[in-house]
Amino acid sequence: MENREEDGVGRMARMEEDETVGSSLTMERVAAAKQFIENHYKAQMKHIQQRKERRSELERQFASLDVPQEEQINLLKDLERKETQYMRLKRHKICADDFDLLTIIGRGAFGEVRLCREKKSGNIYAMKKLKKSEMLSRGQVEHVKAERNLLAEVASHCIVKLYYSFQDAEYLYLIMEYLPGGDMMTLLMREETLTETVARFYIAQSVLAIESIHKHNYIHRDIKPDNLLLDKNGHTKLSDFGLCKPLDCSSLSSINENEFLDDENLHESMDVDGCFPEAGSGRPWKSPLEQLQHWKLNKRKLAFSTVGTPDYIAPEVLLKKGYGMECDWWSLGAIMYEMLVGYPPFYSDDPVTTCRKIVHWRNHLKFPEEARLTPEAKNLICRLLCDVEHRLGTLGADQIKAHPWFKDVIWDKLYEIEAAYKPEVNGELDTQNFMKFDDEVEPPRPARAGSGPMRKMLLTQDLSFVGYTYKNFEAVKGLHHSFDIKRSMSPMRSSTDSFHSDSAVDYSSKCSNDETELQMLASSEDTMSQ
Ligand SMILES: Nc1ncnc2c1ncn2[C@@H]1O[C@H](COP(=O)(O)OP(=O)(O)OP(=O)(O)O)[C@@H](O)[C@H]1O
Repeated sequence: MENREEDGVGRMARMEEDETVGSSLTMERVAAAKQFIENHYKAQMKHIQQRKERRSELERQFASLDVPQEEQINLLKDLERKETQYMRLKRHKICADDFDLLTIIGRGAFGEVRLCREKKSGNIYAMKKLKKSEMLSRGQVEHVKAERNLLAEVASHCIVKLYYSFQDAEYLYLIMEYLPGGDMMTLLMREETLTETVARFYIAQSVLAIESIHKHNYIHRDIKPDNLLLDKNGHTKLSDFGLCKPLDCSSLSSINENEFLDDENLHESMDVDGCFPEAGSGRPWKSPLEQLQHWKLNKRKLAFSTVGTPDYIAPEVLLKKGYGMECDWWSLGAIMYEMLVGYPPFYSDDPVTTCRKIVHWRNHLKFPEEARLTPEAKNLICRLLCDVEHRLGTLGADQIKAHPWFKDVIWDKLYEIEAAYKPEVNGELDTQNFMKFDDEVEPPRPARAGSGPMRKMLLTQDLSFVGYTYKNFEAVKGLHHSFDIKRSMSPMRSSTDSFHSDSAVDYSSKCSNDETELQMLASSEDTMSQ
């Protein structure tokens, strides 16, 4: 009897809990549906506008390039064909099954990157797959949306190109161009140090890449060698706009701002060359050579850890003081130092010590004798690794471009000249410039519905990512032009596009895959009614 009563009470409590979960979910679903409908109509208007713009752009080109009449007719027909294909593509519900999964080429904190082949077109892409539940539980939703927005908005040859983004119940997917040259971290591991001429090439291309995202009001915040990728010609492209390595110093054991500011012990124990004690060992110091070797051993490990490496993060970001675009120029200074010296300027065995050294950069920024940097190179590094007020780039990238170290750089030809190293790439499936990863089999998916907190989590998950879908006009292939008019035939952006910062995400300007998004909403409806 008692048991039966308890059962009854328990059941009542569960029903109440279910009702509360239900009503808050209903509110969230209504909000998401409202956003979805608004986005849908805005996207439709936008599509019509962009279509007009693509045509006007082509006609402008006809005039400026003096294209013969007959060719004009062919090109206009081509454009119309491409528009029709694009409309079809937009209606198609794209999903992971549209791709054959090939080699794993990267692993990050929240997922993996794989080479893949689109079944229908045979096109090769890089697929980045992020686990929704991980993004939610670690507060990365806004970051992941920012990444998708930036990639969708910024059409630049310095930025990795996004073709599609979509989602299913468990994952978010970004389908990007595959850059077969590997990443800068791998190149630096192979080369140890670069000559100033070679470093200048990569740093100059990185300046252009960073400038292109700043022009769209984005701050990368996590620029590091692993995020500088190389295309088949060896040209640099910036990637990974997730800003989401939670190097949030709160995640680094017990460190806090006071601890950062209390640098006395660390300062006292520094020697003149900027060497530092070896953590947990009997030996007090590492020579620059030892430091280089240690860095090489540790680098990969740090790159795959969930905390990530703090080596390139600006002090104002670590201190959460409020920061602007200048923080990306600091990171570039740290990368330049690493290229020329062999390890980053504030390297330590222990990330907390690295954070401290960054915050107290004045005491720790040293150039080892044997690195033999030119005075111009040292000067540029010092003008990047310094206080925001004195940092080059604070007034725009032109300040950096004008530095004497870049004296001979012809900025507007940088992506046309031969790269410092041309990667060896044999065919479109070649992954020799990437590390080898185990192809782990994923554990079976958990049941979808359930009740209580689990159900709430799954539904919130779906609603959090409404509007993630994107399809690039450039995903439509197969146009043949007798001259190079193709590039300018696909301007997805217009001067009327709104620019978004990572704090002000707006999905309205992108074409969303209506059916997929609707299904996400509908599936939460199904789950609710179960
Ligand atoms: N488009 C691409 N083409 C080729 N390789 C890529 C591409 N995108 C990513 N990679 C590889 O995958 C690695 C991890 O990618 P990315 O940094 O975007 O993932 P992430 O999960 O955000 O990583 P992180 O933990 O560094 O934030 C890169 O360092 C690079 O080697």
